[in-house]
Amino acid sequence: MIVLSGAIGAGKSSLATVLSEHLGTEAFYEQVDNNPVLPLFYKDPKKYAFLLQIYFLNKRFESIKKAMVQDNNVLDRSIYEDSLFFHMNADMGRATPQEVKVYDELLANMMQELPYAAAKKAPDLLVHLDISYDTMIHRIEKRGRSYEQPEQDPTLPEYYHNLLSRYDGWYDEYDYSPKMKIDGDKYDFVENPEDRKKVLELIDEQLRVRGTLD
Ligand SMILES: Nc1ncnc2c1ncn2[C@@H]1O[C@H](COP(=O)(O)OP(=O)(O)O)[C@@H](O)[C@H]1O
Ligand SMILES: Nc1nc2c(ncn2[C@H]2C[C@H](O)[C@@H](COP(=O)(O)O)O2)c(=O)[nH]1
Repeated sequence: MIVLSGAIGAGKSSLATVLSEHLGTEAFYEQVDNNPVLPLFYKDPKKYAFLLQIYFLNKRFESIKKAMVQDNNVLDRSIYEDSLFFHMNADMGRATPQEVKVYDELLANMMQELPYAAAKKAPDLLVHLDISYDTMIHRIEKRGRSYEQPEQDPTLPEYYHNLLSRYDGWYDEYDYSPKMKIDGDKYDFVENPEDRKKVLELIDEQLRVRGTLD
């Protein structure tokens, strides 16, 4: 299983589609437009941060179990990033220490089950999409989910800045599997065929080194 990571709007879902079509495998997408808790969270983060986290944890675990049955299936966000989101929200006072403890223990407990539930403990490769703040805002606007737009909520720019800065340290410390970084500002793999080809070549190269692509 290949797992994609990156901030909101980094291009994970888009790359999941492109990459799975290229490899002839299946893509597994995060529940967003049909996620009933996400708009509630953006409206009242303090009330819904914990519920949203449990929602994502449950859905993510379900996707991992399905995705891990075949080597190069693609998952559009890692379960480890959910924890980054939740800890950031907790540090902002949107979750209590007790909720953080329950979440951390539940996550650890569920991860211990992975080798039995999915025959593997970790992804074969993490592909991280690295983007700047300007790119992030541009893509969020381009996609147009109303509750993510900075003009809806003046606290969102700071939330997005914090998220991006946490991602830097998160990627450096990530050691659950082999990893690689793609410059998401540089490559437009959505609309530019040359860029798409280059990004796919970079990923193929890593998959060959890891032995999951001939
Ligand atoms: N590399 C890219 N170059 C240009 N546009 C992109 C790129 N990646 C994503 N986009 C566009 O940005 C928006 C967000 O992309 P999406 O794949 O939904 O991001 P994510 O799943 O990481 O939140 C979409 O409108 C998509 O078409
Ligand atoms: N509070 C949290 N929010 C999360 C988490 N995982 C995703 N999200 C939010 C961020 C976006 O608004 C939306 C979808 O993310 P994309 O990056 O796929 O656009 O969901 C989380 O764990 N906690």
